[in-house]
Amino acid sequence: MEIKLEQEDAADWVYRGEGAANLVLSYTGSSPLFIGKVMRIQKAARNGSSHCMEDHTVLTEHERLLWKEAEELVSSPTKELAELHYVKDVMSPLLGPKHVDAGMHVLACREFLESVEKKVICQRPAWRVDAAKIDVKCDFVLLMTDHSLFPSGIVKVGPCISVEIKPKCGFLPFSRFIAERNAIKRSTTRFRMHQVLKLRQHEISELSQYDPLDIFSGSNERIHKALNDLYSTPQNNFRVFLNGSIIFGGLGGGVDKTSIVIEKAFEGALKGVIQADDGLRTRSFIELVAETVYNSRVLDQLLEVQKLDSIDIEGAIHAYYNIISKPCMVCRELDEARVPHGYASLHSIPLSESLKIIKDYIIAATAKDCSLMVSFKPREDRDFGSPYGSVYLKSTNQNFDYKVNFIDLDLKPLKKMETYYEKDKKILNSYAQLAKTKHMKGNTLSMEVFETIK
Ligand SMILES: O=P(O)(O)O[C@@H]1[C@@H](OP(=O)(O)O)[C@H](OP(=O)(O)O)[C@H](O)[C@H](OP(=O)(O)O)[C@H]1OP(=O)(O)O
Ligand SMILES: Nc1ncnc2c1ncn2[C@@H]1O[C@H](COP(=O)(O)OP(=O)(O)OP(=O)(O)O)[C@@H](O)[C@H]1O
Ligand SMILES: [Zn+2]
Repeated sequence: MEIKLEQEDAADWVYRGEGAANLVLSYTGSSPLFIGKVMRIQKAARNGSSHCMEDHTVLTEHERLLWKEAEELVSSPTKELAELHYVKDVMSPLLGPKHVDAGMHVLACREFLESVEKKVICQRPAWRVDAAKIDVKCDFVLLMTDHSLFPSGIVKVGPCISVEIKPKCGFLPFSRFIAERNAIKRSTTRFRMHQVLKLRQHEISELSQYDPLDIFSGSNERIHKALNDLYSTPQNNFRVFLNGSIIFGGLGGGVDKTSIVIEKAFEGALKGVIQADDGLRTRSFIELVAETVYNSRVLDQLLEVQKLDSIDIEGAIHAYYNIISKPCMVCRELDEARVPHGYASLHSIPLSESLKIIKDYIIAATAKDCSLMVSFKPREDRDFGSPYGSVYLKSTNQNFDYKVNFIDLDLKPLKKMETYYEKDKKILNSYAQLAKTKHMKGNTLSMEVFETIK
């Protein structure tokens, strides 16, 4: 029997969080169909553009060409099914199926979506409310495993603590197509340069101390540093949930800096999970997460997928114009400005090569934007044959089961290639302006300059 969510079902769903494109709810009711699930609902931008295609158009002609090897994706009758197949058939094999749940679609009536919209509005960050609302024209929602919990079965499960990390791009581009004037890209991560633009645009009030290169480094020490930095300046890159409720970080948005009040509250919330004295629990918890990231090596796989972006947007954009069979705007601009460049060769490669470049670029874009959920529960002595990984926390002499899942593996539209190119320029320009102001120590901005650019 097909399930359809009706207006009265809205009472059982509560706000869990949101990103730019989706709003996520968790289940509080008693139906076995939904226990342990979250619901992901597409949003529509208030300025008219919609993440949920109004006409539910499937892929564009060029996208069908791009994904032709993924047969089910290309032959999907709806955009929603295409998205599902993208996660299942493209991303999951690359990241490891045990870490990926594509979810399933469930029908939802308009009244259900309208009730949810009303119910959650006061919990949503104001800037997210201004930007977008639930797309009530969508007639479905995505039901997924709630990765902040462990499946409960018959035996009652103890406390579950889970960490959400949005690690962003973890490597420095090495492409020969990066223009000399943009050489800074080879030594400073996009994340760190983007911070400056975000600060200028008042999207953040404080620069993050986090550097993605640390968490992806494979070095125990640097992973610890990354976790400490994420803890100090979490933004939208770090959150912690206890039994599915947030205990650290911002729901639907971010927290720029961890205050003493937040620290105290978090230390208190960890009681009952981390068996350490007052004042020592946070440190032990960070140790637990860092050890798990280090031992599981799960980020190695993610990094490999991110590195499918091998020629950088400065190279890939030319392949994009080859695919859409339009004159290359980038080459035209450079030619008009009489800037010598070596991009002509990219316009004489076979179409198959252009398709491969763009396909890989888009897969990498998903991998650079996804998040990781790492969940822990204290390990029972009798847990033989547990399906989970196991980690020992030395400072408290505790054993934990852990599982790792990737979330937000959305397919980026092909037409976003132009946006990627423009954003890259914008990030570089804003960073370059600062570099000129002599406030750089090596590649790092001095603290005083943070104040001046706010
Ligand atoms: O370009 P970026 O790196 O700012 O990434 C965008 C994210 O920004 P942030 O992680 O805060 O820097 C942005 O996240 P926020 O809205 O800032 O939380 C989205 O994830 C966006 O993806 P989409 O438009 O929803 O498909 C992301 O866009 P994509 O570049 O992944 O398409
Ligand atoms: N399967 C899940 N289990 C538990 N929590 C989840 C799950 N999926 C999403 N969430 C929570 O909901 C939030 C928003 O979800 P998600 O990142 O998928 O939204 P989005 O709009 O696609 O994000 P983005 O801005 O990156 O495009 C996440 O940050 C996470 O806290
Ligand atoms: Zn070109």
